[in-house]
Amino acid sequence: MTFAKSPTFDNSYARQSTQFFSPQAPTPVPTPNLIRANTALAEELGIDPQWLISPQGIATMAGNHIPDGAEPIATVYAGHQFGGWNPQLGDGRAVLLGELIAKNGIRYDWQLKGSGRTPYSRGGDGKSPLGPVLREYILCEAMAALDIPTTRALGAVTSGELVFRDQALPGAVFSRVAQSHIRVGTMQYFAARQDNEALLNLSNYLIDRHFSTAKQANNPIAAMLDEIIQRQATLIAQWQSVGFIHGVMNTDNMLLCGETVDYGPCAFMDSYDPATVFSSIDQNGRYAYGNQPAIGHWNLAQLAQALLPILDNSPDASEESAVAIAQEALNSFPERFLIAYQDIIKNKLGFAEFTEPDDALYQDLLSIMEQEKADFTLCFRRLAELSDEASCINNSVRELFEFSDAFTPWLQQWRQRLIEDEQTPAQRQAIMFKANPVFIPRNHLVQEAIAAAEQDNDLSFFNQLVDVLQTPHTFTQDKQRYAMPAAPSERVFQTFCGT
Ligand SMILES: Nc1ncnc2c1ncn2[C@@H]1O[C@H](COP(=O)(O)OP(=O)(O)OP(=O)(O)O)[C@@H](O)[C@H]1O
Ligand SMILES: [Mg+2]
Repeated sequence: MTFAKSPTFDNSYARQSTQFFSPQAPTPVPTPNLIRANTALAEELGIDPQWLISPQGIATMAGNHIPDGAEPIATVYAGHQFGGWNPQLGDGRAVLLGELIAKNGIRYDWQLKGSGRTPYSRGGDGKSPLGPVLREYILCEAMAALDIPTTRALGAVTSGELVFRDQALPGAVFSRVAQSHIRVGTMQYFAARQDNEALLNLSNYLIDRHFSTAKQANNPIAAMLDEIIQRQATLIAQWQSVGFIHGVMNTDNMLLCGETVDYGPCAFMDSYDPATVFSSIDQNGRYAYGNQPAIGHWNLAQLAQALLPILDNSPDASEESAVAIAQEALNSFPERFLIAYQDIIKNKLGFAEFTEPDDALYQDLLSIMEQEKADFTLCFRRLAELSDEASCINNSVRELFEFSDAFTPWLQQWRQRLIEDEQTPAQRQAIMFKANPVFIPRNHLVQEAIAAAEQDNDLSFFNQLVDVLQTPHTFTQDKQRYAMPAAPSERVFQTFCGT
């Protein structure tokens, strides 16, 4: 008989200066029960999937067992929240259990979220209700399937205890995996304390862990800033391209490794409207869909500001020279975003190249979509079908979405543009399908999964939804329900951050 083997940890962050974190064990919970385990991800991480679903694996995900080699810590950070500065934050309801080296050689954090109070909990209880845990699981795995850099779900468990918000809710603990959880706000924390040594140590740690190319540069920290800007520009372009609205782009929710994190009040846009906001706490629309690139830029400016004291490593460095380096890097963001975005848009529209007049064509499409309140996802998907209609006759979304007459002149222009394009219809459609997913985690489906779990203890819809979202580009008629926009009675207008 072979026994499932517990994972091997190697905790590089816990070996850094104790200024970066507080040792903190998770708080055990009464009766953990497995919600779902991501055995495919476990394999990639070198975790024995049998161990993950064993009583010991489940107890680990609940915070009731600390495997050998794990060194749980809560990390410190600060951040701008809705533009306002908060000098003291940190993992208030999470602990970093430890780090694993995956089969691809990359180091990953395994964090428990909702695992009890820490020194950074402020007034909070350190817990998470079941709903937000399910939401984070669904959303981050959907993003991974869309090939968008993201933190991942390794698993989730119910805790067997109630969490008190405006009502008593079942509690849960989420096992999150990230290339690291170091945030813009982590750097800001040390900058605000004028601790240049900590800033330097943290930067060197980041360069070693995530930015091997920057390490070779003459000025590795400036090169790191540049690479962070590039990753965020690409990431936000990807968000925009699928209608993802993060909802709480505070600087403490922006990871320096470039993965999407904190799926609190996030949502995917249904009908196209750049002013779309879902988050109940985003009263002024600061984090609306259309504002995300500008907010990303603003957050990166806060990062550059934090790095100023260590940004110029030349012998004649001065405040002015550091500002000049920061400014140059920051000024590149809009252009980098645009390049990344147009690179995706050309695929969404089916063009081999994005040429200058394509921008006006694309803007026209968005205007008609806005005016027609067209479903963002299905509109692009149907366009992909039209690029080679005969090929998808049996598995078409046309019963769910068809272009109204208002689109006719635009479609003519688009077809005209395709004549100049050298791709074959089959090539083009394959690329368009990949850029225009049919299944996104629609809000009403996410809510339905949460309601069934909360009210009837029924996880079947949650599990089906997670499964369907793993292949977001392949439509079959039997999955229609998952592709459909909400009926008027099902529409979700607000999401809550679920703290
Ligand atoms: N119930 C809670 N108890 C204690 N601290 C909390 C609680 N909810 C949120 N916090 C803390 O408040 C801050 C802002 O919360 P936010 O919703 O951005 O993060 P989060 O969803 O808890 O965590 P993450 O960003 O790691 O996904 C974080 O520092 C978080 O740890
Ligand atoms: Mg957060």
